[in-house]
Amino acid sequence: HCQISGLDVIEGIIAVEETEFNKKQRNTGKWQKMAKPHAFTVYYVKKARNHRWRCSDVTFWCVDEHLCNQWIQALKELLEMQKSRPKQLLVYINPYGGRRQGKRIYEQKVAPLFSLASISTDVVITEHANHAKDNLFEVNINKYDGVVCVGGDGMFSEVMHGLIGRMQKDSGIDQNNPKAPLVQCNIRIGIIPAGSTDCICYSTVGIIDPVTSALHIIVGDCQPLDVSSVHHNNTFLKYSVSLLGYGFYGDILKDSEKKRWMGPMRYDYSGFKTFLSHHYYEGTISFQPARHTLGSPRDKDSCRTGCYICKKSEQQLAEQHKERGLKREEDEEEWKVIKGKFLAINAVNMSCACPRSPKGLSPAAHLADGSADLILVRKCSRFDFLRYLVRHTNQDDQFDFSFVDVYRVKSFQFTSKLSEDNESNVTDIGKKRFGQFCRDHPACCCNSANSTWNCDGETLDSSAIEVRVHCQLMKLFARGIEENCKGEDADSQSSVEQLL
Ligand SMILES: Nc1ncnc2c1ncn2[C@@H]1O[C@H](COP(=O)(O)OP(=O)(O)OP(=O)(O)O)[C@@H](O)[C@H]1O
Ligand SMILES: CCCCCCCCCCCCC/C=C/[C@@H](O)[C@H](CO)NC(C)=O
Ligand SMILES: [Ca+2]
Repeated sequence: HCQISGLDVIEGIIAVEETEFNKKQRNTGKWQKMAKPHAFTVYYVKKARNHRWRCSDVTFWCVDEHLCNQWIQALKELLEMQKSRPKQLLVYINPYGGRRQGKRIYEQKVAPLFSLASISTDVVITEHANHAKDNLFEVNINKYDGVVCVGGDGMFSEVMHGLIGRMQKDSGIDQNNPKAPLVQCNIRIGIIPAGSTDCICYSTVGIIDPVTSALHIIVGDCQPLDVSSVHHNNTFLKYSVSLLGYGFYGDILKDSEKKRWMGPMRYDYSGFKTFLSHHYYEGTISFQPARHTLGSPRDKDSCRTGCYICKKSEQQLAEQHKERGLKREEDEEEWKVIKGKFLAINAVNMSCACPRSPKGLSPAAHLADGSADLILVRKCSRFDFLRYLVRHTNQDDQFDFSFVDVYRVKSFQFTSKLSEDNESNVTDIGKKRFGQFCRDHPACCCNSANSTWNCDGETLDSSAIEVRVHCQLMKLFARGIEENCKGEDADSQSSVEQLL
């Protein structure tokens, strides 16, 4: 009993049930000798290769009915004491995300596990874009221990906007104020991956697998996440947790939106087209370096479960909350200004690892350190840009190029040259009328039109933006990527298996 009451063992248990066994079972093995055997089954998390989790079970038999019931009772009580586990979830399914398998994935792989773990659910199958977001402003949110989204990064973004927006509305915070201290959202979001990129799931769990994600929800994992707010002229545009990309990733997204019918393949098609077009964009980027964090984007170590850099930021955040009312430090801190011609500007709040790019766009970025990595890819040859892109997919250092710079920042602003010119010389009719073309050299790939910002897979309407990272603004049912104890490919035993 002493060992079973150990917290780590209980953490891995999904459910405990009395076992009804049939004649066939009774006639097998040593249990045949038992006059009237009694049994209970423990369902537990089995850790498999590459961060995959599976539900496994083990059945315990004994002749004493009273003893058997005592075990069931004791284990159920211990499970009941796990307060971080959700009991009531609100589930949104996007039936059109990714390969359009969201509904099937949920019904066949996830719902049976939730039911085994005695989790009640209210399920909404979305009928249009923004259905989930709008609904989150209306529901009795206090009834739920968490919200689950079945879909891709876009669906997650919708649910996140609904929850964060609802929190700010309920607390009287004006989201249009870029300097407003936002209220943290304590209702966790679970992601059941059924999209095209599923970068947020991959970067926080380590694998795109609906069963693994469902099990992280069941055991009540909690991973805080940084969120960036994006504003234009004191107007709130969007929140971002993964990629804010201008130039290359913005152009891919814009082109791929017209090809949604292609499913996840649309990104490869538009990626190839955008690579060939090789457009660069002129503009000014100003940023405040993140001096509060311990890490740097060139670190060799990545953010993993229990990351000490994220923990340090959590402590700093708690101290800041205590000192609320004092003038914010960041207003006085220095801004660095860089003008240039960029093929891509990528600001990432997390590594942005996904199956296409297993280490991500910034392998050392942290999930919850209160900073984003700002990657500036300056104008270079097509061949050099290809070398850079190939490094998204292999182990080589993506930042080891003369035309790539990376900074860890807590806020930044961008204005395109085109909008600067238009603002400074609004009466120059010729410039405005012909602004869409490069008049100097039509074949040089420079583009005097603006690119589009890709904000977690959604386009933004404005090219001039103001971005601020909000440390740990929300939480996921996840634990970050676990370090493999026996090397990348080896199975690691769960606490329940070690006990067995
Ligand atoms: N019923 C619906 N009909 C049309 N669009 C929807 C519906 N439900 C949600 N959406 C929208 O679909 C968009 C894309 O969905 P989702 O993120 O699930 O898939 P994806 O774009 O294929 O994957 P990824 O974002 O990972 O690239 C979301 O922005 C969401 O707002
Ligand atoms: C010649 C080889 C080039 C290969 C380059 C592949 C790199 C792919 C990296 C994708 C990173 C995606 C970052 C995540 C972005 C998501 O927010 C968004 C929405 O799902 N997805 C995309 C593709 O914009
Ligand atoms: Ca971060």
